[in-house]
Amino acid sequence: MGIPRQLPNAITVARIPLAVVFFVLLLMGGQYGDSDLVLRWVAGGLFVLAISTDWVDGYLARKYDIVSDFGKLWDPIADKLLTGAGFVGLAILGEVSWWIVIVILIREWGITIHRLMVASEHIVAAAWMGKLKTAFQGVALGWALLPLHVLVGMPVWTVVTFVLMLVVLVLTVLSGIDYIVAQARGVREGRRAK
Ligand SMILES: O=P(O)(O)OC[C@H](O)CO
Repeated sequence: MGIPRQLPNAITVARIPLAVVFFVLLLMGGQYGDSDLVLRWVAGGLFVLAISTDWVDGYLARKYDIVSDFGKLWDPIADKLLTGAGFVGLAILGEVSWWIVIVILIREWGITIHRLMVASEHIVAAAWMGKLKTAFQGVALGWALLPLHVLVGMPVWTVVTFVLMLVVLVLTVLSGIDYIVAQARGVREGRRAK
């Protein structure tokens, strides 16, 4: 039995309003959920749910052979809005350094703007390293957004969050360099880059 052709794309687009709701709840919960711990659990849970759909839409599109240019273009954009909301929210709350968030945002939106600019000529699909980076961002943000300090204690939670954010930073920058090298190689060889 098949599925509606638009289902994977609908799941992709649904990440965008989820990102907005999650961002507002995160800020309302306050730093470390000190203003409202329940709101912080809900915000973290919504993020985990939303980022999980990144795997679901891609899986459905491949399984039912309904991969579309719309999906290839909008899936990374929806991811950026969701993870961007997480990084910026944590920086606003003073839980992650702004410099880490700014470097990540420059890479994420630099590649996204390039993707949009060349979209009329060809679609720059996500590379394996970009997918790995997004998956790792999901794990790191899931850890940082859920108020797990109530389970593991504040010192462990903050140290693990810091280490995860540094690993995410390195992976995000490396995956950006990977795209630039692939694009430059494609242009030099006079063929369409991936
Ligand atoms: O690294 P990007 O910008 O291609 O994004 C990758 C996507 O988020 C993978 O789902």
